[in-house]
Order: sequence, then structure tokens, then C-alpha cells
Amino acid sequence: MTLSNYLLEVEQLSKSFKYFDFGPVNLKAETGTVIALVGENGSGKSTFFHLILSLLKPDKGTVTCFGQNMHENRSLLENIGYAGNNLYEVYGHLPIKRIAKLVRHWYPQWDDAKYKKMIDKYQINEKERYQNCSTGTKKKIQFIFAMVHSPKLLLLDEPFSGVDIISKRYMKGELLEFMEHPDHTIIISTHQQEEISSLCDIIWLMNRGRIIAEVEKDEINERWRRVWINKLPDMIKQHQLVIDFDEESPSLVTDNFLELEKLLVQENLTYSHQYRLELDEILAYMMEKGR
Ligand SMILES: Nc1ncnc2c1ncn2[C@@H]1O[C@H](COP(=O)(O)OP(=O)(O)OP(=O)(O)O)[C@@H](O)[C@H]1O
Repeated sequence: MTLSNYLLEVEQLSKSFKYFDFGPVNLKAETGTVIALVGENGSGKSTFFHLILSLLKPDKGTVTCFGQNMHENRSLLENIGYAGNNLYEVYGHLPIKRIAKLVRHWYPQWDDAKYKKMIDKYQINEKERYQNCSTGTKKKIQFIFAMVHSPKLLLLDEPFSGVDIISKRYMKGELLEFMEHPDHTIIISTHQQEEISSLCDIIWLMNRGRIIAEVEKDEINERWRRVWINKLPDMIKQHQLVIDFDEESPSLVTDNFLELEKLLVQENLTYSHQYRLELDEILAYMMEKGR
């Protein structure tokens, strides 16, 4: 794969706070993918977005976006749409209409017609002060501001949290439409299995400021299974292919079903049935392991 296939490259990125160390993180985001950034509360997801966007200065490391160094080239931000919590708080006393005027100056490609259409679609009252808006409404405003300048990369920090069912449906539709363009990429932090399942291809798992796994969603869905077997000898319980087991109703969880099948044949064991795990069960197992 050539370098140009990567829209975003993060190398040795790190930042230390009083009670938290982020990184070093090394990652590459391929153009045309939707990546879920998943991790426990306080694992560093928002910090990661802030470091990518240079809202925070890293202690070490580089962020290369569209082939150029982000920290040296602020104009790269024009091609990035960010929906996160703390960007507009400083303008909270202003009505949304005034904030939109400010944001419009940041982005030469701001599309007024698209903005008006979205404000209408999401039923935003532009006269309302941002700080007085409900949690879900703030999320929708952040989403609109992220979308209206036609970015190539979207960084979405829990974009659906607190958003009503109808708006969530509209937002998902817009994201799927956004991804119809082959040059577009999304990184989305979320705690919701349904959002990962319906939107994402890749999952980056974060724990205590580090990436503990980079996996393809379809691949882990295929590999992880719960399997009921005739007996559970110690050798199986202790095997590296076995992530968890239940002695009462002899069954086990594996992260590699194909290899497990071979092992069972080898050990003269049989399984009666098996099923795929829910994505959040898999992610919980992976996160627990990475703790
Ligand atoms: N400006 C700051 N000053 C000091 N510490 C900070 C600052 N920003 C982030 N941190 C530290 O980084 C940690 C990770 O926070 P972050 O918001 O990135 O987590 P998160 O994964 O997005 O969490 P959540 O899922 O709850 O939104 C915090 O617990 C805090 O210790």
C-alpha cells in the first residue's frame, strides 16, 4: 500500500497531564473508511481528537493529514469537520446565528444554502443562545457546523449522544451519503454498538491513552463465537484460543473459531452448537483484556 492511501497518519503522538498520560499513539487511517474510536470513559478519545486538530499541543509526535504536517499547516483544518463538545462553549453566550457567522469565516468552502437547509431539517432555532440549548440540540449544531463546509475528513466525538430518534436517523443518512465519496473518511467516537455496526468498518480500541487493538468489524464478528462442547478439560480452559468459559453449561468463548474447531478435532472433543457474539460483548472482552 502506498502512503497516499492514508488520509491521516499519527506517529508517536503523546501528551501528559497531571493525572493522565496519552500515548504514544501510532495510527494510520485509510481513505474511504469509517473508523470507530472505542474505549472506556476517560480513556483519551476526546484528547486524541483535540491533539489531531491542534486544539491541544502534543508533547511529542506528529499528525500528518492529507500528506502534510497538521501542526505546521493550519489551512488543513479547512478540509476537516469536527463535532465535539468544547469547541463552541466559549461562544455560548451568543445566539447560534452569530456563532454560524464566526464559523463561516474559518471555512472558505462554507455552503450557506446547505447550512440553511440543515438548520431547517434539524429544527434549530437560530435565535437561541448556544449555552441555553439542550444537550441533543448542541450535538446537532456541532454536527451541522462540521458538515456544511464539505470536509474530506470528519472527526465526530459521540455525535449522537442525547440526540432524538428522528434527528439521529437524518444524521446517519447524511453520514452514509458523505461516505459515498471515495475520498472521504470518518473517525467517530462512540459507546453505542448499534452505531458501530451500522456505520463503521474499522475499530480502534483505546485504553488509558493507548491503542490496544485495531480490528476490522466484520472480521471480529466472524471470528468470535460462543461454543457449547461435550466437556471442558483443563487443557481447553487454559488454551490461548479460549477467552472465557462456563463450566455449568459447558461452553466457551473464542476469538478464533476456525482454529478452535481444529483444536477440538485434535483433542477428540465435539461441539453441539455455537453462535456469534454481539459486537458489544466482543468489545467488552477486548477492553477487559487490555485493562
Ligand atoms: N485539559 C486537561 N487538563 C488536564 N487533564 C486533562 C485535560 N484534558 C484531558 N485530560 C485528562 O485526560 C483524560 C481523558 O479524557 P478524555 O476526555 O480524552 O476521555 P474520553 O475517552 O473522551 O472519555 P469519555 O468516554 O468519558 O468521553 C481525563 O480523564 C483527564 O485526566
